[in-house]
Amino acid sequence: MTTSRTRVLVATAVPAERDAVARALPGPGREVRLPGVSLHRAGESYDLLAAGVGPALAAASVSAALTAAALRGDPYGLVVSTGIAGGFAPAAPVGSLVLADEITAADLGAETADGFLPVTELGFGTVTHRPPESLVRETAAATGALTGVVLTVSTVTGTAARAAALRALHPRALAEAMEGFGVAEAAAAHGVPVLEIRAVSNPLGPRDRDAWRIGAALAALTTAFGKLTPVLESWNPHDR
Ligand SMILES: O=C(O)c1cccc(C(=O)CC[C@H]2O[C@@H](n3cnc4c(=O)[nH]cnc43)[C@H](O)[C@@H]2O)c1
Repeated sequence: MTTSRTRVLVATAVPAERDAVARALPGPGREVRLPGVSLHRAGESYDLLAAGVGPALAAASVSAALTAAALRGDPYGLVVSTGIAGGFAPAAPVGSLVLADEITAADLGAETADGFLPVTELGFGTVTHRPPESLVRETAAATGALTGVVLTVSTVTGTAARAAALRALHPRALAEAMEGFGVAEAAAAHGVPVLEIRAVSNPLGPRDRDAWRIGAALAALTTAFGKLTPVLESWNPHDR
């Protein structure tokens, strides 16, 4: 019997998040330049990509990397969206890890007099992607991450009222970030499963940039990937 390694594409927003993941992986890594994106290759299995801030740029960057790998005949078996996030208090405190069992676009739709309508209710597309259940289960067990909905927004929440409105619309939401849904859309277009795991750097509510604990969140991300890589390497993609 032959076993084939799963190649994993890890997408962060910014280089500082990418480097936090790289610190958990073996070797110095090397840069691989592709049309439109540059990858940090760590070992045989991991390509790390600082894909940019926001769902559109993240989707475009991840799509470029997925297409290049497919054309090379060495496609990825999994895409991981990761980085820091804002957490809904008290469910996801600063310093905690959150893992998405649903990756949901929180503001993709239409505002109406009766409230927000997701694009699906307008007859278009999708607003939620679901990572493989077995991978979510195994990742939560290995990392201790809180599991729930992780929202993707284009505008960072900056008031208590907006945080409350989002939680009212998405009662299982633990956190928000700005790339997961874009990464998941790109992965889905290529038929590749997706995972989203994040470290909470700030509480969601009134904007207070000084309260962001970015260093602690990046350290938590490194620790999480140290525990996550054995799971990714033993996970069977056919066991959804
Ligand atoms: O300034 C730095 O040193 C630094 C280091 C690492 C990351 C950053 C970012 O600003 C990352 C932006 C990225 O983080 C996500 N994020 C974090 N908190 C929130 C939030 O409350 N609401 C939405 N997104 C959040 C998001 O994915 C951004 O792309 C800076």
